[in-house]
Amino acid sequence: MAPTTCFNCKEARAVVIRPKNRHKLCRSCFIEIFETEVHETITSSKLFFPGERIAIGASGGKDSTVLAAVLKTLNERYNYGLELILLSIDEGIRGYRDDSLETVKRNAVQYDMPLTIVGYGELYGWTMDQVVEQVGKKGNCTYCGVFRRQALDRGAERLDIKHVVTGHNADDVAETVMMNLLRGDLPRLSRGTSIITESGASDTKRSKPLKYAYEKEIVLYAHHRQLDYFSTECIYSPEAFRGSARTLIKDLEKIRPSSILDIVKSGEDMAALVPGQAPGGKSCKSSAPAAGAAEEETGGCGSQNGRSSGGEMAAMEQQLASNDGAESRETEIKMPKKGKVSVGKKIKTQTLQHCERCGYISSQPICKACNLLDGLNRNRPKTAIEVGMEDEEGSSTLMRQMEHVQLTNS
Ligand SMILES: Nc1ncnc2c1ncn2[C@@H]1O[C@H](COP(=O)(O)OP(=O)(O)OP(=O)(O)O)[C@@H](O)[C@H]1O
Repeated sequence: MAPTTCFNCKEARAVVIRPKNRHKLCRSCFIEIFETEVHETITSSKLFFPGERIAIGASGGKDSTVLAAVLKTLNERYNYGLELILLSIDEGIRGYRDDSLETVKRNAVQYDMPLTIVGYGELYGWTMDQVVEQVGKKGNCTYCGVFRRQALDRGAERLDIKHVVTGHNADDVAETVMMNLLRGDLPRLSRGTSIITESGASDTKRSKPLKYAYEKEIVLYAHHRQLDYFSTECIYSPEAFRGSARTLIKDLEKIRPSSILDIVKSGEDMAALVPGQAPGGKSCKSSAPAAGAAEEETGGCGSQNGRSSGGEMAAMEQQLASNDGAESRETEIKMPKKGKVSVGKKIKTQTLQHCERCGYISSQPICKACNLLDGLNRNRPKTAIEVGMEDEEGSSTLMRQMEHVQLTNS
C-alpha cells in the first residue's frame, strides 16, 4: 500500500493523526502546527512583553524540556525579544534529581540558555533524601511540593526575574480541575485553571504556555524533534488523589476523546465564578496563594505524574521508538476546540499576608514551609501542619497512553 500523504503539505508521508480533526500530518507539519498553537496561546493570552526576562522551571522532564525548546524557537521566529533562563530546583534526591539535572545542564548548552540551580539543602537545611529518612515515603510529597513552590520563587528572586513559566499541560490542568471539583474548592480550581497566576503581594507571576497542549502531543513533539529529556520517575513517587482524578479523566476520554480540553474549558468557566478572575482563565490574581494551593497551581516535581501508575511514559516512548521503523504506523492525538466562558456569583476567598518567619506569602501567620520545617527540626514531622490532600498532589503529569493507529491508504 502506498503511504498516506500529509494533509497539510500534500507531499511528505503522514506519520501522525490528530484526533482533533483526523488530519494526517507529516513530521515537519506536525512540529510546525504544534509550535503555532503554542504561539497562539502566548499571543492570545498576552503572556510576554518584549525585553521580558523569563525563568523556565526546568526539571529535565519532557514538559519543561519541550517548553524550553518551543520558547527558544518561537522567541527567534517571532522576535518576542525574551531573555530565557533555565531555573532548576534540586530537591536533593539522589538517583533521580541529580540525574535529571544533568539533562538540564545539557539542555542549557543545547539551547544556549543560562542555568541557575537552587537546592532544598541550601534553602531549608533539608534535602528530600533527609526528609524521607525522617518522615518516610508516605506524605513526603507534601514537603517536596511546598518547598518547591517557594524555591522557584526564591530562585526567580535571586535572578531578579518576575515571570516563571512551567511546563504544565492540558492534562495537568484537567486533573487539577477535576480534583478541585471533587473537593468543592472553587478558588483553588480557579487558580489552577488560570494560564497566568499572580499574587497580590509578590511581583513574580507564573504562567503555563503549554496549558492547551495535550501531553500526548508534547511527547510526540519531543520525539520528533529528538529532544534530550529525562524520563525516569521519582524514587519517592506515590500514588494519591491526583492519580484517581487522572484515572477518571482517562476513563472519560475513552468515551469522549475531547474530555481533557472540555474539562479545562469547564474549569475556566467555573473560574469566572470566582471574584477577580479574568474570563477565559487568562489571569488569576489570587488573594490567597497558600503554599499548598499555589504549589498545586504551579505543579510539582515532574515525578508523581502517573509514571507510578503503570509506566505509561516508558511504554509510550518505546512505542514511538519502534514506530520509527514502522512505515505503516501513526499516532493519533486530539485537541478539542475552546468554548465560551460564563460569569457567575462571587465566593469568599482567603486573606493574604506574609509569613512572620521567612516573609513568604501565606494565608497564615507562619507559612506552610516554615511549619513543615518546624516539624522536621523538632523531629515531630506529623504534627507540622494541617496540609490537606491537595498538598500531597503538588505536581502532576502522567503520561497518557498514546493511541497508535494503523494508517490505511486514503
Ligand atoms: N525540580 C524542578 N525544577 C524546576 N522546575 C520544576 C521542577 N519540578 C517541576 N518543575 C516545573 O513544574 C512543571 C510541572 O511539574 P510536574 O511535576 O507536573 O512535572 P512534569 O509535568 O513531568 O514536567 P516535566 O516533564 O517538565 O518534568 C514542570 O514542567 C516544570 O516546569
